[in-house]
Amino acid sequence: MSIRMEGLTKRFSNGKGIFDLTFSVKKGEVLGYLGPNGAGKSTTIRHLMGFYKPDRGKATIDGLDCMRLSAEVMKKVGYLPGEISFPDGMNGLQVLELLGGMRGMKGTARRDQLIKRFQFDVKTPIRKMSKGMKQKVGIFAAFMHDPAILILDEPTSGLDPLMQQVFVDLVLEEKERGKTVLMSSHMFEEIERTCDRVGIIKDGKLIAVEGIETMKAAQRKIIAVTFQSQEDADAVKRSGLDCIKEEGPRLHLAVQGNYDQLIAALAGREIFNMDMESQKLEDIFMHFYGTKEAAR
Ligand SMILES: Nc1ncnc2c1ncn2[C@@H]1O[C@H](COP(=O)(O)OP(=O)(O)OP(=O)(O)O)[C@@H](O)[C@H]1O
Repeated sequence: MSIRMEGLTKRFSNGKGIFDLTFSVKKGEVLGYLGPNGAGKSTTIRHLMGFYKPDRGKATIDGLDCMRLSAEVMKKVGYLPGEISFPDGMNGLQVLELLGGMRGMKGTARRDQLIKRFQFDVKTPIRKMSKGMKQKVGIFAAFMHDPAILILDEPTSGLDPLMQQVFVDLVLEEKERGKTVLMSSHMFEEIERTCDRVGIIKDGKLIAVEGIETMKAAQRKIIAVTFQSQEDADAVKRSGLDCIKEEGPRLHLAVQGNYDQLIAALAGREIFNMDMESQKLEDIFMHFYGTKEAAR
């Protein structure tokens, strides 16, 4: 059970879209699909679900054309849309029963187990649900029929950190069970914890498909150091470290892997304060693109 795209192209009338996408997700693999807002992630996913007809190229799931054989394809897939809307007059359980019925789903044990795991009160009316609660219903709908393929568009948006963890564990279990997962996300942490590879899309074009280890190696730490004196800050700035921002005696230094140079530069200086943070996903992309493009 694999997902494949070959030269998948769709140009909207405004010139935006996706262009010549070729990549695949193997059975038992979790692929993170990353890119800035408007890059084309949801458009790609909608092609996989057979909602859009490509101008050129094709998308297949388990060898079946996603457009021409969408009904067949849907049977194999669990789909979590980026924007979920449920009928307003129902509660969570009624929605799940409706969707289960449409799928001809037999048995509710798995569904009920998911509901318990995500600590969810399914009797809540949809109109009273928060974004995170609706997201949970979407997750149950995608996973409850135990599909071989999972296509998830920003699955943890709206979930609190505890529930994000529950979701990460669920995806890891599904991977273990040989499921094939394509997951779009803005959150590096969940990508890092679940994905084998990442595909990066920008302006509708695939920029890279890389192993997660390669991405991690590109992640830098930002160390913000406030010195007692401007002289010390200036001296450290001249030491050859990558200073990405300065605010008087406070320097933001980017370090990748090797801390020796940083420690040597800071030794003997009077330091007032020091904070360390991991580089943001967006920044990692930019750094990643930058080094890739520079290497060309
Ligand atoms: N039906 C449509 N008609 C015209 N333009 C569209 C249509 N659907 C999407 N677009 C445009 O195509 C581009 C890609 O949109 P898409 O929703 O796929 O991005 P995305 O990567 O999922 O973004 P986000 O992270 O913000 O959800 C955007 O510029 C969007 O405005």
